[in-house]
Amino acid sequence: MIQGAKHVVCAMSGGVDSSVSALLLKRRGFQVTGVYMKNWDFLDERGHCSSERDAEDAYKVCRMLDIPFHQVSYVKEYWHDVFSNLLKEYEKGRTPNPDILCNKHIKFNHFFQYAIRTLGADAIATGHYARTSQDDEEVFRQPRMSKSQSLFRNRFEVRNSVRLLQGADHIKDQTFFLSQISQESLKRTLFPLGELTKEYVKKMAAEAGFKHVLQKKESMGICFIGERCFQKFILEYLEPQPGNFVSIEDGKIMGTHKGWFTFTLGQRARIGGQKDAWFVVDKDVMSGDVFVAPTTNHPALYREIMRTDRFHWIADEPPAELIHNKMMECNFRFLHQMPFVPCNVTLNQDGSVWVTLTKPVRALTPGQFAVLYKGDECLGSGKIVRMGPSMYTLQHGLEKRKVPIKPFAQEGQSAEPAG
Ligand SMILES: Nc1ncnc2c1ncn2[C@@H]1O[C@H](COP(=O)(O)OP(=O)(O)OP(=O)(O)O)[C@@H](O)[C@H]1O
Repeated sequence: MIQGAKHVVCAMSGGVDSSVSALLLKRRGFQVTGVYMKNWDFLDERGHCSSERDAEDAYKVCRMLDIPFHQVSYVKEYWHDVFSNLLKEYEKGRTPNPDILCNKHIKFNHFFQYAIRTLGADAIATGHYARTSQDDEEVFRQPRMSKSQSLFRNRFEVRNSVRLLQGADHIKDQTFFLSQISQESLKRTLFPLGELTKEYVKKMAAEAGFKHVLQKKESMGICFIGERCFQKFILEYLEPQPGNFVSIEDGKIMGTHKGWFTFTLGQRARIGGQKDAWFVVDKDVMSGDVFVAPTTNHPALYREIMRTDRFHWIADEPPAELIHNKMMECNFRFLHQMPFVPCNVTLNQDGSVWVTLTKPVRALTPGQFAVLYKGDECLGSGKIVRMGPSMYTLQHGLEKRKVPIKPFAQEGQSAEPAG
């Protein structure tokens, strides 16, 4: 360790990305500590506790790098801040995104506080593919300031916020999942992989002899579900709420289901006795009805307007352009890696926003996050809580008034969680 070197605590999952992050930090001359977080106390689909193996893999890398290793448990915090929230959202008929909430509450809050306060770190690091607007040295010069409490900053306050930028490898970019993290934590975060491609990172891992992490499968989907069937998993936590599948076109009952929360919009619904594929287009939590349509690109799945809850701006406050003009053009996505869709955003008094897309998108889903970008900057996100009418509803209304309708582009995506 170099005398007087800055202390960086690296979140290490036992995977390739965080292992190479720790390696790079060490090479840059930082005093590095590796920390493994246990967030979920459960056996996987094969009855193994995968977190034990991951912790061991992280420990092995720390030993190879000759850096201290700690393990912390956030099982309780994850349950309260992420999982119980997720169950409530499903009960409301929404499809939540636990990965975004895990970053917000666990990694960039509990872990961040532990690293800075308990381990006395100067900064934290993760293996996310993302960048910020400050270089390494600036991270350590950041003054400690508390978050401003009001919606808009006092005009005499110095504006010096750090921006969250997409990773140079746009295919791997993970800013979508970081769109709810606090400015306070971002100011003290290093993303050592921000400028690198996944291929290059794997090559570095091989050169460093991290064979045991390279052999692992990439984590897919929601960490605590693993490869289990989502419907079976969620029914272990929520009481079944039987209801009907109802055709959106003629109101005909097509079959029954065990609960609206086992489906997400855009998903193919397996309806007993039906040979053809049907797709979930809407839900009514009051009646328990799940509305279905006979084609994957049915207009009932396409919408272009949504409202969020109070929007989380990474910079702590809305962009000046939005405050001054009351409207701002930028890019939108609600799924990781979906192509950007240009949009117009307006700000409401309560801090929520309306997002109007320049073209309708398939399977916009309440509970998912509307993430906004300007160039390669991730501005932040807000949870989708209301949606405008579907193209199907609009077509019906316009047909009744005999007004010609615009055609719309068709794409095939749906929110991940209830896959
Ligand atoms: N259980 C964990 N303990 C400590 N840090 C973690 C843990 N899970 C994730 N992280 C941190 O969050 C980063 C992103 O995790 P995520 O699982 O989304 O991506 P990943 O590409 O699979 O990363 P990795 O290859 O490091 O596992 C990791 O690189 C690591 O820094």
